[in-house]
Amino acid sequence: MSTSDEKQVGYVYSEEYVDLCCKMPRLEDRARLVHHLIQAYNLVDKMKVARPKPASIEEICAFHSSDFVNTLQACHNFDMEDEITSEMTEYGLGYDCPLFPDVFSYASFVTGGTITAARLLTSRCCSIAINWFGGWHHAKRDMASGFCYCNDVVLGVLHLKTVFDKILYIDLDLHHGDGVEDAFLMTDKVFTLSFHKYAPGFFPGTGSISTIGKGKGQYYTLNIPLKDGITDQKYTDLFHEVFTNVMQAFQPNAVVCQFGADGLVEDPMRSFNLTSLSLGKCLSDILSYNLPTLCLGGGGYNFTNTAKCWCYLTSIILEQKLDTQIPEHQFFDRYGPDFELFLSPSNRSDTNESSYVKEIREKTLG
Ligand SMILES: CN(c1ccc(C(=O)NO)cc1)S(=O)(=O)c1ccc(-c2ccccn2)s1
Ligand SMILES: [Zn+2]
Repeated sequence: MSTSDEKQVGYVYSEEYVDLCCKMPRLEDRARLVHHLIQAYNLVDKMKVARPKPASIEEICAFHSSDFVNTLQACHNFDMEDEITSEMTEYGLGYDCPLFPDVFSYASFVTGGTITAARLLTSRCCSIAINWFGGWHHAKRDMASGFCYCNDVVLGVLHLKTVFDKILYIDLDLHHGDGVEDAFLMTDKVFTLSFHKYAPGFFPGTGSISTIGKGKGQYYTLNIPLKDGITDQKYTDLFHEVFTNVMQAFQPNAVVCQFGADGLVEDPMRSFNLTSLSLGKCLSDILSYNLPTLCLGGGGYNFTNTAKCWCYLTSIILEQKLDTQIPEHQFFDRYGPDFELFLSPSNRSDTNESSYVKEIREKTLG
């Protein structure tokens, strides 16, 4: 394999895939904005584009129960007027995870997208693979949750484990990556590291610093619970310290990172005060180890800011400098009034007092 292949970056995309991702009611046209901004910055041509196939039932059942998958599949013609049955709610479908006519195609395609990306790494075709429309970290074996129908992250990690011995999973979404943590809580082959908001009544309510794994998996789960208002500097300093310690102790053979953008300033979740620069610095830290790396999306409900963020992360992966002005393209008008690629933090207060961060450091770094 030539060295150029080793640096090859895989990008999971097809027009059909983006169209399907835009059918999820809470995500409207986010996927279209993300892809078209990456395209507008001429980054797509610098990557190996991989068209995803929907994951098969068999592939999805490598993690999910067949009862759950059959119920989800049976919702494929669900119409907005249809009644939500008790069986649907039993599997988390209908409220936190709205039902819509193409829900099963959506869930199986997103899952197929992450498996396709993982295959680019296991086949050694690429060293970095991107599926910005995956990262649905809340779904459990038999429960949809938090806009997550199938847990594409778990299924991607399971595929990577067929080739790579030890996998580090990093979750940078605003929300705790509970579904992935649960799936690998008892194994020492997958280390799950999650930075997230942890507050009374905030979804999903898990992710305490005291959750460290169980059985053979004890000490292979690490949670960094944070409070509202955290800034780039504090977040990236903490990430760098914790991440380098985990890399030294665990020495993974591959890395999966979920870059949920709902911790960014101006996100409707109104929690953290991060800009794209913080996720960018975390990504640069990760890439500095030159390990096979799978990059996934996740939350992010200010769609233009999410597009700006993931486009910026794509440029870091490709080592391309971007113009700070959004280029003219089909969705240019959505980026007004400033048409700036980079975000500015707000002046909201940071409730992560120094004493709290010191306590987190002492409890996690020893
Ligand atoms: C179902 N819930 C979620 C949704 C998404 C996430 C998430 O992004 N996880 O990473 C978590 C919980 S929830 O009850 O907290 C919400 C319902 C609607 C939400 C919302 C938030 C912003 C914009 C539109 N909708 S959050
Ligand atoms: Zn989230």
